[in-house]
Amino acid sequence: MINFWKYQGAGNDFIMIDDRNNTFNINDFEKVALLCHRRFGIGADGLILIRLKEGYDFEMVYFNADGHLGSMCGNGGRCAVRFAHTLGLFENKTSFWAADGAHEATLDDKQLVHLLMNPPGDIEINNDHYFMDTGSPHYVRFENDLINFDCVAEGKAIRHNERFNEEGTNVNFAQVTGKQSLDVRTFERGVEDETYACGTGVTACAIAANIEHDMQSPIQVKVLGGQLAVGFTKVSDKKYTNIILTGPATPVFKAEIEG
Ligand SMILES: N[C@H](CCC[C@H](N)C(=O)O)C(=O)O
Repeated sequence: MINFWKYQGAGNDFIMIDDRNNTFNINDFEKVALLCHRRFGIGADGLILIRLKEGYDFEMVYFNADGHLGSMCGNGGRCAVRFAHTLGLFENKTSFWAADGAHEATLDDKQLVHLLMNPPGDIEINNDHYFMDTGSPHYVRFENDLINFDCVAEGKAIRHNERFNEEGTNVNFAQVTGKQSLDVRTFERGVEDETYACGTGVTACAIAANIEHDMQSPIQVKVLGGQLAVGFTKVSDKKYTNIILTGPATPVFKAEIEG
């Protein structure tokens, strides 16, 4: 039996497993894909294992819904922090390990998690889009009519373009809605569909909005599944630090499944 929790952060949903005894086989991608399947399994955009890691409160091991190990996941990171808190792994402030290295996070009394993201390396600026790695690779394009936009069709067309990583890219479409606000829709690789939110994606969009529109921190971002915020400090041209993704992380249910 596998004991698991289901969590969601702005509608990006995850199966969370306490794997501090390292029993889960991380190479069994068929099993992970089945657990994440919305008809044959539990259903989720991804699966996260909480493991122990020397020098940190815990390690977050993140898989995409297709069963393969993913890169960093911002919404999943916040959910992992809240789950690790319920496991008693830290009190108010944590430092944990993820696919893109170390992260810090705090919980506040409004049930929000503030997650420190790693700065993107090179930010590519092109005619009509941006490309950067905020822990996961993200394409960002600004649009004017996001509500009526076909995110899946447009996302699919860009997702595998080989000028990005061999493994392709996540694809974000952003619309400016105010002085410090954006709407964002994301087509996620590894899920191969539009998700309700993508934390590393909105982080990339906020940075792109600072470059393209001089939008100042903190930026409020509305996504299909709720509201996120991205704070940052600009160090110099295309260089950012102190990038903080803030948003909810909510337990949905706890159960067990054969496996
Ligand atoms: N949903 C995630 C991003 C997952 C990235 C994943 N799809 C990949 O590229 O491996 C987030 O909240 O940041």
